[in-house]
Amino acid sequence: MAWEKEVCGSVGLATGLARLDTVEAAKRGSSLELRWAAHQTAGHRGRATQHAWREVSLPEEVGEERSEPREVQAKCTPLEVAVHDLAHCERVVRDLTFGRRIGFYQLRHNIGNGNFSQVRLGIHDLTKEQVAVKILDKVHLDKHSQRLFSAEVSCMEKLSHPNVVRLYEVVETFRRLYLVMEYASGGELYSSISSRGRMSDAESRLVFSQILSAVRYMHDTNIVHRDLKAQNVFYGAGHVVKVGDFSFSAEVRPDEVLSTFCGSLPYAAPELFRDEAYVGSFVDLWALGVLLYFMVTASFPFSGPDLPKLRTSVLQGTYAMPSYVSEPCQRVIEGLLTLEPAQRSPIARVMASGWLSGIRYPLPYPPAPSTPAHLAAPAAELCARERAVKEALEELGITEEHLKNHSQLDCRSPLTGAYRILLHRIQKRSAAASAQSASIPANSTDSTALQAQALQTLLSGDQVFFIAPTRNAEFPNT
Ligand SMILES: Nc1ncnc2c1ncn2[C@@H]1O[C@H](COP(=O)(O)OP(=O)(O)OP(=O)(O)O)[C@@H](O)[C@H]1O
Repeated sequence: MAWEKEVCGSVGLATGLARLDTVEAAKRGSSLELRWAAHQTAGHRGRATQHAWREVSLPEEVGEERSEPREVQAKCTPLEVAVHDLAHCERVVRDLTFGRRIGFYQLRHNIGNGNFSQVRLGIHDLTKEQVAVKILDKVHLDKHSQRLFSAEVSCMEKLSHPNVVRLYEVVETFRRLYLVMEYASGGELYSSISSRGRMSDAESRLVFSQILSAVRYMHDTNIVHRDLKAQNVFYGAGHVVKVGDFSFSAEVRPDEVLSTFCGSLPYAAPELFRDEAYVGSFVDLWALGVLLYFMVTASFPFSGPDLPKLRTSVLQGTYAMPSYVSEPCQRVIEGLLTLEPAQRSPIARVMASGWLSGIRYPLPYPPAPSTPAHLAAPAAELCARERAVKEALEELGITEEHLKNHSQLDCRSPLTGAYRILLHRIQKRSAAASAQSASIPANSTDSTALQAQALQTLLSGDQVFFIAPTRNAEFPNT
């Protein structure tokens, strides 16, 4: 039965970890029988492992909740408890069976739906971190969508920035793919504008500067988003925003041309409507122009009752500009909504524009390996941040031995999931500490006050790190 296969995928993943801990994986004759095939076949690991868990006989009688005495449990690490529960705890086994859990993540309520996906709130067993879990049914994925999914994962993995949704782990079962990501709890920018109306000049400066910083970082990392829009910008804490949904993103060389039509019609650049090959970063610039226009007017610059009329409107490139939009902001929009792709204002120019003067831009987090493999080295060989992450992993029960013995430490490993969550926490904390000592610009615009407010929020956990505008004027490589 399909649900049996789902169970075996998820349980296999977690008990794969247990194997490393020399925990007896196959529990014959007890509550749950798992057949361990892949590990007897040399060279079959990772995804193959999950396929090897095909034979699952669900128990007639699943063990009692937490069969171990409390004092035994108390001595166990969070990892040992979680692994034990996956095989023995009635509630956990039921949750696996009925889709309320995947690997080390409890799945809670639905937080959104995409065309081919559902996004649910998840809780990570070991760290208790809240995460967003995007669930895709493989049945709906043709070859093209599979390629897009791979690109989404590989692009997200390369990005580590306070204004970009972070990818923690990928879990795969026979039927589904699960993308475990940072949870942005404040909802979409689109919903906020739809319900509250257009943003003030000050607030849009604060929000747009974070989006700019995120997109500049993506482009510097040779990644194009191709679906920038208000629905794909999420609020974290306070005024912090995160660019998410990398389902159309691609890794490109700087001037590489692309040909797949991607994105949403109101944000689509003229070259897309002309069906031409295009440069991804120029398409992103146009979308940023539409997005800023939407933020400050709560409407779209180009519209039409049907596709041909929208197309004509975009190809003409003319739009009405309400007089309440400040002139410096108007100039930024004009620079971005330029018909000729190569003539659009580069992000560096927008960041240095008069409209954004005084803004301190969030910095990407310092580069860090995307998997915990390097933490198997002795502590003396690690930097302070690496030691901190290693210690945090050890507190959860993930030891040097686990890291050494686990040959497949990619994004599909639960060890990598735990590592990325802890690394992200530590990055946020140290960025918060640095920002505490950084001064807020001394110019007295409204947005300075908003920045200060945002900064306060950030200091309580979700952090944005700003750079001085003087450095930004020359567009240094941050
Ligand atoms: N990291 C996240 N944190 C919080 N909510 C999220 C997160 N990612 C997605 N969501 C919510 O889930 C919804 C669905 O997201 P998803 O990326 O699957 O699809 P979509 O962008 O709406 O549609 P599409 O199928 O066109 O990509 C979003 O609109 C958003 O409300």
